[in-house]
Amino acid sequence: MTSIGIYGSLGRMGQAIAAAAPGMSARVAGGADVKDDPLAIAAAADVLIDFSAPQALEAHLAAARAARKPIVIGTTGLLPQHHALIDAAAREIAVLQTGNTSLGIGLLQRLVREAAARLGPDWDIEIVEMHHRNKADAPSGTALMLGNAAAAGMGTTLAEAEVTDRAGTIGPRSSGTIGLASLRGGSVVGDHSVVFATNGERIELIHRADDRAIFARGAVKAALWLAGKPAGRYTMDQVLGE
Ligand SMILES: NC(=O)C1=CN([C@@H]2O[C@H](COP(=O)(O)OP(=O)(O)OC[C@H]3O[C@@H](n4cnc5c(N)ncnc54)[C@H](OP(=O)(O)O)[C@@H]3O)[C@@H](O)[C@H]2O)C=CC1
Ligand SMILES: O=C(O)C1=N[C@H](C(=O)O)C[C@H](O)C1
Repeated sequence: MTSIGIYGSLGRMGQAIAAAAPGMSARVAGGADVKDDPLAIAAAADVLIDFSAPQALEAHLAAARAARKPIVIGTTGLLPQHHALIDAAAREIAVLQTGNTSLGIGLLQRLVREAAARLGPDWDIEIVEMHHRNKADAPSGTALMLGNAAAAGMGTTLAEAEVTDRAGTIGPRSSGTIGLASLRGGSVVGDHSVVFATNGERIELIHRADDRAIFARGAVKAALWLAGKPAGRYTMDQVLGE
């Protein structure tokens, strides 16, 4: 049975992963005595899963490298310096980073990319996400993934196209941009809508997560897939079979 070490084990996702693991031929490594010790968690596990916070990533990656254990990173709000750390770690160990471990978002990314490519520049693209009141980062990691997919379909990058701050006298919408809007409230697990709008018609692609168990099962699936893989940076698409 594969033993999984969880970083962020007492959080919402950490608890959901611990609940999902036994039904998927996995067990959670370590006990309460190692919960604050990244190295002890890494030493006790076959594979690691991190759903914590960006500021903890460096220590968690260092522990994974020291123990030579693969790691799935679900933490969002990552900055370019965090991706540089992940790239460096992936030269020594297997690393899979994703802003969403659900099955549905993998498919939605492909649909968004294709729609953006086929519809062309007369269609405006807006992404709306809503999450629970305690979410730390905005836009969500998933909204950024969907934005990247839309930008790829448009033949550009999200860095070039994104608009996240609309307020005041903003004037007409610039063609070729991708708007991202974040709503926060209540206990919403995770809703994402991608709106394609042109004169007189509109297409909306929507994913709603009702239960964190979908993310937890995807994370455990990714961890079982990653265990034993050689060093490298892997994607959720690879886990789901392209
Ligand atoms: N990829 C995906 O599919 C999903 C990703 N996420 C992302 O996962 C992350 C966690 O989400 P969620 O479980 O809801 O958040 P929670 O706030 O419920 O849990 C975060 C956990 O991380 C720990 N933590 C926070 N800061 C640190 C730190 N500096 N060092 C060590 N541990 C720390 C917390 O411990 P303590 O309370 O003791 O500080 C807590 O146990 C977020 O980035 C979220 O966006 C969430 C859902 C799905
Ligand atoms: O913080 C959350 O809760 C979630 N975070 C991820 C994100 O930022 O996209 C995934 C999911 O939507 C829930």
